[in-house]
Amino acid sequence: MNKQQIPVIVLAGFLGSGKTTLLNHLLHRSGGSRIGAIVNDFGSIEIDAMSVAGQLGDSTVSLGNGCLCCAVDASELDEYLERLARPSAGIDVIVIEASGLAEPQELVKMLLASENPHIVYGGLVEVVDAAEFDATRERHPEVDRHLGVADLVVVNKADRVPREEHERVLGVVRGLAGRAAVVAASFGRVDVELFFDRAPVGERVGQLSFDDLRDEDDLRDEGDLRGGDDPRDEAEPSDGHLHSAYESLSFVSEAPMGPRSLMALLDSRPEGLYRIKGYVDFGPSDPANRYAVHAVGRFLRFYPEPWAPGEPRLTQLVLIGSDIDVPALEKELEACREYAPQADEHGMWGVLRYVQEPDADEPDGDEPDGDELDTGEPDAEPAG
Ligand SMILES: Nc1nc2c(ncn2[C@@H]2O[C@H](COP(=O)(O)OP(=O)(O)OP(=O)(O)O)[C@@H](O)[C@H]2O)c(=O)[nH]1
Repeated sequence: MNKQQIPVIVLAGFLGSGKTTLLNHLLHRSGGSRIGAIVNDFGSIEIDAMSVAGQLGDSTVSLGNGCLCCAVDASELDEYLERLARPSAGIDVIVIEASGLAEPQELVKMLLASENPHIVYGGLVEVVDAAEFDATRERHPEVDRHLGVADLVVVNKADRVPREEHERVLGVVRGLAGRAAVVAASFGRVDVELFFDRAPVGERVGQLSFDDLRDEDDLRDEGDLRGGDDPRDEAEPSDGHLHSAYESLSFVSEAPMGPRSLMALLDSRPEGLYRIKGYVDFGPSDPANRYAVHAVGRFLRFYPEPWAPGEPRLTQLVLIGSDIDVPALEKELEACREYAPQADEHGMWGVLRYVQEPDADEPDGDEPDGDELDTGEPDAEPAG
């Protein structure tokens, strides 16, 4: 391998599986290595890019609004790769965080086809949410195919399921992942060496080549990969990509959100609304903090974090789901805006029930032992 060539790793995995969390772990643990990150958000507000550590310095770029895998022309990606791979940028490895609905093979193909002499495809990492694995596979059988083309699979959220259940999921993933290494993790805390000191492409056992991918595609086109009579075919999006069955809503509000009305909306969110992420301003109810919010399936968490000085007080949310009524949701969110000048402290209880104690749920907290089942449902009502 040309010493100048920078490995480009694709970090993929279904909505909310923990890709940004893992990327942040890599950025924190990168030691002397400099990571260039390309973050591809599905929604038009680039929440993922905003939550990447050291965000948007010259080593992090954001490619928003739409899945990279469907870019008609890959020139924007090429441009970013070119910028990050310039020797003057001093970058050792580039990680592309795919959107949670991307088709990883398409991204890999783009990289393998790239004529940029400074980069080399460095492998596909798939992140799996152990707690949502069965349900996601049921809805999206193509997840099996994604795992089959990975080089490394991280079975994340070990803390959210009992140990035996995590072992079972690991076993199923190993069966599907064929040539890939499969590792367990909580909060994406994997051994960074798995990403950086990988063997050169030519020597890598199991690294997929462009031809392998083309062969897989040919098979898929012939309907051989998953027999043609599968009843699940009816539910499949027309181009076979996950994201064609999904819609997203991006919501921005300068007016604060009322905690009670927002919680009423979130607590009764429709089944199809699988992923919510962003930041909420509760105005006078907590003037010091913005609340990062994450919903993945039925799991919901708020993470209060102090507003940065001078930061505009905005609520910015991206909601992603299938079979959701986007205009109705938008109206409901608009109705949560609250103009009352006084705090609604009791109203905040509903929010605080979804704020985890730092030690229990924080990446920097103690390593969870894997026996504690975190259902995502709130704990006891706070006293007060
Ligand atoms: N309990 C638990 N929560 C986790 C773990 N990893 C990530 N999370 C939480 O899961 C939510 C989604 O994590 P992200 O890292 O944003 O997931 P993502 O794959 O980047 O999401 P998309 O880009 O929307 O597909 C956040 O609330 C994370 O804090 C984990 O191992 N355990």
